[in-house]
Amino acid sequence: MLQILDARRALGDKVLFDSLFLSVRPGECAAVVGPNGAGKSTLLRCVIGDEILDAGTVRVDERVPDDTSPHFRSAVAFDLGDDATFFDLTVAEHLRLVLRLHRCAERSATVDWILADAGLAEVADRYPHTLSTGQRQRFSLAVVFMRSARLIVLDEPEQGLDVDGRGWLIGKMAESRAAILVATHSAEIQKSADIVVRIGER
Ligand SMILES: Nc1ncnc2c1ncn2[C@@H]1O[C@H](COP(=O)(O)OP(=O)(O)OP(=O)(O)O)[C@@H](O)[C@H]1O
Repeated sequence: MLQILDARRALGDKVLFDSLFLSVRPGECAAVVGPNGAGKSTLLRCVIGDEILDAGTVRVDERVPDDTSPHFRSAVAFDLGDDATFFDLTVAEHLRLVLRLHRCAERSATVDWILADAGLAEVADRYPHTLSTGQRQRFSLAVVFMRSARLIVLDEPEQGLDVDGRGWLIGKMAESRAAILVATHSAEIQKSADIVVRIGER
């Protein structure tokens, strides 16, 4: 589903990654790990078509990432921490909107189910900007997992989550049929991944 072939990205003299190969099939999870500033988020941005490699190729469903392509946008769900929400829509209304606009996974066919699953039932009628950090993170992740995306890209999804939230996240990743690429500092997520890619480590 996701293929990265001989990828290289440098910033000036600093090589973030080079000769990087990765293949992630549906139902598999690849964790990208490494120290702060190593280039994990940069790699993720190259995968979602937000940034371009200096060398090598990324293929999603055999195609070059193109964030202007309807096929690419429906195939890929990502949360890179950008937190884009409508100021005047509640949590439940956001979920209803996504349910209408995207083909969504069978089990998450109702807003009530998604809210309960994500532990957000109590804040269904609140606006996203009024949520706590962890609640916002659960909300962002719920929006990603409710879709039937073929590729899921997550940047440090563990941020702000409590123990239950991290357990919920790992469960969602494990049951997903998508290929998952996740940049993380969490040992739990790294442990649960099928593939671990290390960048910036000697
Ligand atoms: N907009 C930018 N302009 C210039 N340099 C940038 C920009 N964004 C990131 N960088 C630099 O690119 C390098 C890689 O950053 P990146 O965010 O990919 O690292 P990371 O591995 O995700 O780090 P962290 O674990 O801290 O999130 C860092 O040296 C960073 O300072």
